Amino acid sequence: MTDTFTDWLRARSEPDWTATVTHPFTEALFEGLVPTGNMRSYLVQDYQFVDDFLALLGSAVAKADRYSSRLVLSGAIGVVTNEENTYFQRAFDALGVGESDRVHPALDEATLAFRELMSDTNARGSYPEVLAVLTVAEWTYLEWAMRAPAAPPENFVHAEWIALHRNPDFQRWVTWLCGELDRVGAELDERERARCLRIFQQATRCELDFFNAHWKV
Ligand SMILES: Cc1ncc(CN)c(N)n1
Repeated sequence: MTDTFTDWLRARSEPDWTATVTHPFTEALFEGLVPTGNMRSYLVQDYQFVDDFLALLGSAVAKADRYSSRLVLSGAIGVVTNEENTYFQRAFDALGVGESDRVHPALDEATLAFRELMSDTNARGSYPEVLAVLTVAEWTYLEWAMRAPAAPPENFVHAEWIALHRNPDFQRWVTWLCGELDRVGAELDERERARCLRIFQQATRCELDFFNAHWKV
């Protein structure tokens, strides 16, 4: 096999993968044309996604098979809890999001499904399975963000959301995640690889549904 494990997982997650990374929500974001109500609902739901995502990063730290991996994963926790959290707070201020929508909004079906996948994987998944969910979440975001034109939209709520997912540190993090999943994937037997694939496909579908939920035309 010449393909890496992650290439294999991604190829078998089509057409949802391409539909996610070329989603009209992202195309509108590049132009600063996501309507305020859609951007608001997307970010409010995404903040809830980030809560379980952070727990899943913690699960990866606990389940990793070596200290050097724990160090990289802990660095990603630092980004989510600092730069990304600060962005959410400033965006919520700009969009007039009140306390209850920041802390316990009513959750969309797409958010609930994604949170369930993350908390199940956290509770019962192996390290490769946890990495599969993290990799989908970060790799799809890098891929759509890399399609953005050089000129950012004016509004910081749009511009910084793109910048958070297309900077060199984020690229290095995603490259590391893919390499890490390739490394541990090489040790898996056929059944374990099939389980990773199912989770990778589910996570890709969750990403697509998440964008769709905020792009009802
Ligand atoms: C739904 C979703 N997926 C991925 C990411 C990138 N961490 C995100 N913020 N939100």
